[in-house]
Amino acid sequence: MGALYSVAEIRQAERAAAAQLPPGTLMQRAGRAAARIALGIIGAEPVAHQALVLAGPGNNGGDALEVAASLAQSGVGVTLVQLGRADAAGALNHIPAGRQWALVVDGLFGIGLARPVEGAARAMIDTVNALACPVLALDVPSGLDADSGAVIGPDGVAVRATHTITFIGDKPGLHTLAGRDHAGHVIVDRIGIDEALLPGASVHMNEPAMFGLAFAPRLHDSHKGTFGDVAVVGGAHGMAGAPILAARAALLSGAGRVFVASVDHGPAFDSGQPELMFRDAASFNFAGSTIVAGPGMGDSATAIRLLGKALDGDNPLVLDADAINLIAASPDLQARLAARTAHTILTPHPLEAARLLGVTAGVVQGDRLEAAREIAARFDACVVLKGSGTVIAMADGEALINPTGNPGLASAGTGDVLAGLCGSLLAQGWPARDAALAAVWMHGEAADRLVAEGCGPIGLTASELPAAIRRVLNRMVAERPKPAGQPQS
Ligand SMILES: NC(=O)C1=CN([C@@H]2O[C@H](COP(=O)(O)OP(=O)(O)OC[C@H]3O[C@@H](n4cnc5c(N)ncnc54)[C@H](O)[C@@H]3O)[C@@H](O)[C@H]2O)[C@@H](O)CC1
Ligand SMILES: Nc1ncnc2c1ncn2[C@@H]1O[C@H](COP(=O)(O)OP(=O)(O)O)[C@@H](O)[C@H]1O
Ligand SMILES: [K+]
Repeated sequence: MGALYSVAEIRQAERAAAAQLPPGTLMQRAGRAAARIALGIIGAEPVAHQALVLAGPGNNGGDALEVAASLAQSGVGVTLVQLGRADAAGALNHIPAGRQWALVVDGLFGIGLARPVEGAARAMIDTVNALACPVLALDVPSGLDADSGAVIGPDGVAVRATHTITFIGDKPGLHTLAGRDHAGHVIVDRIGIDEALLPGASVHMNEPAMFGLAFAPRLHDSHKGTFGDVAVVGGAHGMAGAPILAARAALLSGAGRVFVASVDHGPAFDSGQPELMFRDAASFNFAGSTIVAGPGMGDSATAIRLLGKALDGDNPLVLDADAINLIAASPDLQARLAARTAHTILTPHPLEAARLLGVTAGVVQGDRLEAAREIAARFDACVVLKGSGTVIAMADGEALINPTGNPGLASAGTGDVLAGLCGSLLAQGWPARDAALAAVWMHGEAADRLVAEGCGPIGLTASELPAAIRRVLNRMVAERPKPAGQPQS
């Protein structure tokens, strides 16, 4: 379910399958499957329509030729453009200007793309990206790295498809970094390859089935102590809002009691959420609390001392923002983090992850899966590497890519909300893995719902998220899957 495969794994399965089949079989199947999707996009009365099919020099181009033939058989008018092959019978080597297309089929490059796209292919991609019609990419949008989701090359280009039909198995690069912008709606077609030829996947899409069993209905016989305490440590001078956002998220996602433990003299109360309790972090007794350290924490001596205390304790712990930066700057804090045995979640954005690893943000983004796994293994913790297609990685190498969320989340404070939500689920007894997966999924889903209601993506604020997360959470608890053996209602 939701398995994602690297290019190397796909190639291996493809070779094994091809060895048992007459030559060209897989390409024919890929072409026919893609033509079916193309006809579905074009809609009724294909005869009235013109499709532009772009074919590159390799097997992706071979798939495109199969699509062109299938579409023509169905009565669609097909204009075939073959890269560098003006001599091919009936094919052009440039996109004719001024035409209206019902659909463009992108078969320039697939998983064999080896270097940045330049010259005629680049010009074609620029032309396609300026068109308003639907674009169906074959296997991978041309120009995109199917493993990482990066557009290949420092100044590279890639097709922006509305749909991608991807063959044999789904690929991580379609779902993270630039992948979501370029792949559009992803359809997976196994082209008849036996699942047994694929290895057991170590990367999956994050979906409710991955964490849904952790949702529990509330018993009548419960009290606020049942649902845990969360203490958010942060709020240095000028950054008092960050821990409040985290604390509100923790409260509205069900934590029993929520404290803001300020490293500087913080506010006395939050008039928008008077249920929150404010304390001076230096004198606060953290016993029994799940700690969310980092939002607006700063880098003062008090912040460093409190962070060390949190790392050494056995409270469940979420490390965000400044807490991550302080750890990145201190081998001593790193050793204390690695030595922890209690549940720990780190929620770095790419630059924070880069500081932890001692590399640039570009290196992290060049292989988000690897970066998240490396941090998880190094610190024996659950890692949430944020951004479009957030990666969640565990110390044992398991990794997931999250499909929810949208650019409305690209504004200050939304990360604080996510950290508070992670802490809340930990405080309610969830293990780190399930808490991180559910928090990331619900945080994105809440943002998607706000956008559907017209509250974004432009102008969506972090303050609006906690109430939207509460709606998502209560719905998920109501619709939760029951463990096997219990009646599903
Ligand atoms: N081999 C098979 O049995 C199957 C292959 N399939 C398709 O084949 C694709 C992989 O085919 P290939 O391995 O031929 O790879 P591609 O077709 O993705 O591209 C490789 C070709 O492009 C050239 N190339 C790479 N980067 C370039 C660049 N930046 N500028 C110009 N030329 C460049 C290479 O020299 C080579 O000729 C898959 O993505 C999929 O679409 C599917 O039909 C499934 C079956
Ligand atoms: N373009 C985007 N698409 C989806 N999610 C995004 C996007 N940009 C940011 N996010 C999400 O928004 C949150 C931002 O967190 P962060 O960078 O820590 O911001 P802050 O520290 O200001 O709260 C993360 O959950 C991240 O995954
Ligand atoms: K392609």
